[in-house]
Amino acid sequence: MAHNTGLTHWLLRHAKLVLGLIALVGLLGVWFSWLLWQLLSSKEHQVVAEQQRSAATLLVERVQEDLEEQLRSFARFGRRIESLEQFDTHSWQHESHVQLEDFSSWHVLVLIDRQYRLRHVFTRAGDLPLEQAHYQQVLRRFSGLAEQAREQRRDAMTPPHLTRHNRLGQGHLVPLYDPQGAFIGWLYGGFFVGELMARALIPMIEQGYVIRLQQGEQVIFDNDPERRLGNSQGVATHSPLYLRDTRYDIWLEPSEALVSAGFTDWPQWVLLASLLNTALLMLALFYNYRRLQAEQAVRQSKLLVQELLALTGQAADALLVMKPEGRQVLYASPRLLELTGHANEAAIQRLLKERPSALTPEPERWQADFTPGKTHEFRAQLAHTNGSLRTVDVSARGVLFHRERFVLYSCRDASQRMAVEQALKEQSLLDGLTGLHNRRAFDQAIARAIDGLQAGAPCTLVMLDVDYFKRFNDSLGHQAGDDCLRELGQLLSDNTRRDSEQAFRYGGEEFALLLEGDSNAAGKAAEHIRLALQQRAITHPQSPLGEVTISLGLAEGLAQQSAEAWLKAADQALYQAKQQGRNCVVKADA
Ligand SMILES: Nc1nc2c(ncn2[C@@H]2O[C@H](COP(=O)(O)OP(=O)(O)OP(=O)(O)O)[C@@H](O)[C@H]2O)c(=O)[nH]1
Repeated sequence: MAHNTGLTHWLLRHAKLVLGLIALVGLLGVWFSWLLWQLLSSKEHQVVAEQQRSAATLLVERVQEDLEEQLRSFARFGRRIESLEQFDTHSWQHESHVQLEDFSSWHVLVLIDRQYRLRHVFTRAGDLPLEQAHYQQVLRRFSGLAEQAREQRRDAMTPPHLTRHNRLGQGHLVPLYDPQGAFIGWLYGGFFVGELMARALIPMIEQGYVIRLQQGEQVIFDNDPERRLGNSQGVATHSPLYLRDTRYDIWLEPSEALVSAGFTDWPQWVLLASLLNTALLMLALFYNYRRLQAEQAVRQSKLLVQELLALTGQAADALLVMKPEGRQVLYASPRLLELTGHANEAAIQRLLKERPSALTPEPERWQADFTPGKTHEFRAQLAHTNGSLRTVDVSARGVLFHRERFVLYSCRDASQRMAVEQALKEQSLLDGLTGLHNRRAFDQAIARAIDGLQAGAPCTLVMLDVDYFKRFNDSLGHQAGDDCLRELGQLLSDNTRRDSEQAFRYGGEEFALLLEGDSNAAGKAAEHIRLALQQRAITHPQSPLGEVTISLGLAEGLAQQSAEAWLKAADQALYQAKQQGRNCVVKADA
């Protein structure tokens, strides 16, 4: 992916800009989604409006058709009357009744002769004579129109006028001719416009339309007088409606439910999908960028670690970095290669896999629980390719690095430290003044001797004490006392064989000997020491003998005897030696 390196580098260097761009992509996505939604919604709105308009136009056309049919039917009624030979009052009543049954908004039918006399009047309501008088006047008023209809041989419609009932009405005039074509008169049908229209508009109202019908400025019909219009989301139509030459205006507005039924949910779904798409795109971009950053961080950390590890090459400690699983070696420092004699990491890797005991006699310790943060410290033997073994102090630590577990081993040559430790250990068991083993060493030795006694190896404890040492100090000074004790220490050291006879400074001017063998042999050895000191003839001005002497008490160890009891027996013997005049050896009673 070399061609990507430059871009990746740039992207990583401008994190804020990149995150800003991702946010911008998100904003653009949201804006685009909104735009798309707007577009689809308005498109759908247009389609719905178009549908509504054509539905409304169709409805108006149907109403118009219905009205026309009523007028045609009325004209047919006229033709029927023309054809009747006998046209008496009874027939008129019958025919009118039949006719008005079909046209419920028509309220009056009048048959007029050529001289404008009312031949027959059929009225739905009201007083007949009054109606007759009224229509006599009405017909006179429209005589011009009637004459025109007669001349043109076509029916005519009176203009809208206020009826006797104070309602807007219109009249339909049909000229009548006998079979020979001679003019007979007119048939006049009167109807209330509001009623006629309302009946015609019923299907529209039932479908949920808000309707207003006007004749000029006069509102004839309105099923929404409170003006609750405006729910149709701008979908409203205005159409003219004609009753012959009279124009009416009809405003139609579909109800909210009617309009809503025309809309679908898919612009919202498209919006949702588009927003989801944007969110996914942003997530993908963001996730990939964070991954890129994380990878870069790992790369940088590795470089740092490598640099750091390279520095450890100069350190005194040998370093080994490996994975806890499978013992995969990731790094072996030059010092480790030097200590083991191997040429490279690969050789260490092979060694760990094939012969881990070459690195430590307890390979399982290298596989301990390396919970991150946990450290194991132990001493191991490191084998060199030349066959030599080197003791090393190992510190093994589990480390969690970028979610991966590693084990860091640092090994340090332990020989120097061991020497120091050994020296310190030995030091702690020696008496500083005399160079003999001290009381601590004596405690350990007597415990071992008791173990030996139980195993059947006889041993005798000798306690010895300088006679009149207080006087020695008092007369010659403490320094001389120290010199005396040092010389006695040397004498004891010279007269004890290292492996089977041990001498200790028990405390102060008191010494102890642990001599392998029974009390007889030990008695001889003790006597030998006493004499050896005497031969040194160290001057003691305050001693009756004039020289430094010692008293010795000895007790052979018994099986099942405690150290305290053994010591007490030897002490008692020493006490007896003092009692017997000092400068002698006394054995404890068996
Ligand atoms: N110079 C010197 N004196 C010591 C040391 N340790 C103990 N002493 C002295 O040894 C003396 C022991 O005195 P005592 O316990 O009375 O016994 P003693 O005078 O030897 O008399 P007997 O044991 O009965 O013969 C004391 O005066 C101690 O001060 C030491 O390290 N250096």
